[in-house]
Parts: sequence; structure tokens; C-alpha cells
Amino acid sequence: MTQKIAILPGDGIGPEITAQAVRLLDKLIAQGLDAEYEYAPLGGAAYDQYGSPYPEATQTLCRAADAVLLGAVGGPQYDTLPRPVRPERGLLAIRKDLNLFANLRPAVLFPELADASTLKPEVVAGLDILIVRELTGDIYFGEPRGIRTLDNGEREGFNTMRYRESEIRRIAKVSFEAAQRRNKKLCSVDKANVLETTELWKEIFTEVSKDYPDVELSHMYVDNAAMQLVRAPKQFDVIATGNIFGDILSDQASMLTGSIGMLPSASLDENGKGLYEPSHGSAPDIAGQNKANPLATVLSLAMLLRYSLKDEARAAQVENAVQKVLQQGFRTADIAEAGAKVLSCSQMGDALLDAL
Ligand SMILES: NC(=O)C1=CN([C@@H]2O[C@H](COP(=O)(O)OP(=O)(O)OC[C@H]3O[C@@H](n4cnc5c(N)ncnc54)[C@H](O)[C@@H]3O)[C@@H](O)[C@H]2O)C=CC1
Ligand SMILES: CC(C)CC(=O)C(=O)O
Ligand SMILES: [Mg+2]
Repeated sequence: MTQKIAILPGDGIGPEITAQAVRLLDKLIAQGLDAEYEYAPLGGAAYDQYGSPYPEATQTLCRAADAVLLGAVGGPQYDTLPRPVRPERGLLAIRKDLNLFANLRPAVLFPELADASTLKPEVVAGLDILIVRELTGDIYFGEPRGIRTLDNGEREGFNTMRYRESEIRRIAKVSFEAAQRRNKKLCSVDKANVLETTELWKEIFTEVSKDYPDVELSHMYVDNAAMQLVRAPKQFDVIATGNIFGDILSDQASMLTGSIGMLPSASLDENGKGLYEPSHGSAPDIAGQNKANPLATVLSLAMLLRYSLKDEARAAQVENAVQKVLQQGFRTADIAEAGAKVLSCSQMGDALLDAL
């Protein structure tokens, strides 16, 4: 049956980077991939068109799709809107609506980019870690939240960090199963020394570990994990953590791979339906200049083919195209060594298309 993909370009560099992934998708379809796609707005683009960052038309398309490919959302022009209609709320809403609780963010260093990382090549050479981030709970979703005025007239901002046992258990399972498919090492990252929410997190991970005796479970506080990620990142295999810690640690891990423009992600529900997006944001500082790195988005397309379309061969085909263009010395500005010829976003798309 023809697989349906929803494409949400979003804001900022989103349309530029998704355009390159769609060019590859077109070629795969021309080569026989049985899929079709349709566009819908999300984030600021959706607010501009419909007055909502996750409008009904987008909801209907995404709920019916087998997979969703997203660019990024947000931009300074939307930062003063009432919070419920801001682009980032649209992103949180689609994640919740589609129950995409498991966010996989692989940080893999292509050997050709060992010099692009700000860390010494020997620290990052051979890096292959997976961050599993819980995506539909934690302080990003906890109620109550807001800004209130206290009796003394002072304003107070407040959010609520929460995790239910069932939410922790299901992400723990995903994390252990991911570790089983890899090097069987799982590090659960928490702040259990201070936060009860993550004390429960740690307890449940320990409990679930009894079902996975072949996986070595360790625990680390998030502050130490941030330090260890730059001191000796290769000590990790799979890192599992909550929504906010995973958000921060994955941006940090992206620099181990040379650039945030290299880090893809898959956000999955319990049945393998997924939303695929680069781990970075809409990069307003370079938007509209055709210089963003499209590789994180293209690698997200590979994850879409692998996890939702179950097409391992074509996923590998896309990843091989990325490897090939890097071997050929093609670089966008964010990963270019001094003196290297810098390609635009669409020129990188041209090179990928040739390599596919
Ligand atoms: N998933 C999403 O849609 C996300 C959206 N955002 C939103 O994006 C906007 C900008 O947020 P920032 O904090 O600046 O984070 P960002 O990830 O958009 O940008 C951080 C820095 O990385 C660079 N960068 C990001 N992606 C790149 C790429 N593909 N190629 C080359 N350079 C790249 C940017 O130019 C910038 O200097 C905000 O409105 C934020 O809320 C932020 C993170 C995730
Ligand atoms: C709007 C944010 C929650 C998005 C983000 O930073 C991310 O998912 O990495
Ligand atoms: Mg983030």
C-alpha cells in the first residue's frame, strides 16, 4: 500500500532544508519507493495562515499519515505572541497529539568530520551514541504553569516537573531495547539527588532493568553527564533521559559530530509511527540565505525510511549518499574546515542527489 508522508517545512531554515530532503524523496519515489507526500503548515507558518500553530488541517493530515517529516519552527517575530499560539506550542502539541513519547537522537561522527568538531579528533573519532529523550512529559508539559502576581505585587514564573510511573516505564523499555540492539550499555541520566521526579525515574529504570539482564545499566546526574559528554563521550552507548535534560544534552552532543546541522531525530509512538526532524531549531540568524546544513534533515529522512516505512535498504541508500558527499569533500559552512570550498544548502542538495 502506498505510504503517506506529511511534510511540514515550518519556519526559518525549515523550508530550505526540507526542500533538499524532498528532492531525495522524489528520486526515491521515481526509483520505485511506494510513497506519496503532502505539505501542511506547522508553527509560525501555520499561525500566519490559520491563526493556530497546529491547525486542524495539519492535525488531520498528520494523523492519517504513516510518517511526518518536519523542518523546524519558531522565529523572533513570533516571540511576543501569546504563548498558546507560539510556534513552539505547535511543536509540543503535535508531539502530544501523535503520542510521540520516544525521541531518538543519534550522535554519530562521520570520520570525514573529525576535524569539524570543536573537540580534539581523538576524543570524538568513532563516536556513535544514542540519546533517548522522553518527549511528551516533564516540565515542558506539566501543569500548572504560568506567570502570576504574588500578594506583594511581585511577579513569579512557575512550571511543574512531573513524570508518571507509566510514562517512565514505557521510555525505559524503549531505551533498554535500543541498548540491546547496540552495545548493551544504558546510562540513565537524572537529578535524583535534588528532584523527586527524577528520583522516581531512577527507581523505575532500576526496576525495568531486571527484564533486561543483558544490558548494563548505570545512572548519572545530569550535571556530570554534561561534563562527561565533552570529557570522554565515547564512554556512552545509549543515554536515556527526560524531556528537558534530553533537549539540552542532545544539542551538546551535536557538537561532537561537527555541527548541530548533523544531528537527526526520530520521535516515535508505540506503533512505530513517527515524526522525523533535525534536532536543531529554525536558525533565524541564517534563514533565507541558502546556507543551512540540510544533512540533519536528510538523515532524519533516512530514519523515517527505516523506522516508519520499514525500508532499511533505502534508509541505507540515503545514509550512504551523505557519507559519499562528505568523502567527496562537500561541506556547508558550519562543517567546513578553513580553506574548504563552501556549498550552499541547495548545492549540498545537488551533490546528494548525484550521490543517491
Ligand atoms: N524542533 C524545533 O523546531 C526547534 C525550534 N527551535 C526554535 O528555533 C528558533 C531558534 O532557536 P536557537 O536557540 O537559535 O536554536 P537553533 O538550533 O535554531 O540555532 C542555534 C545555532 O545553530 C545554527 N544552526 C542550527 N541549525 C543549523 C543548520 N542546519 N545549519 C547550520 N547552522 C545551524 C544556527 O544558525 C544558530 O547559530 C527559536 O524560535 C526556537 O524556539 C529551537 C529548537 C528546536
Ligand atoms: C521547542 C523546543 C521544545 C524544541 C526543542 O528544542 C527540541 O525539541 O529540541
Ligand atoms: Mg532542542
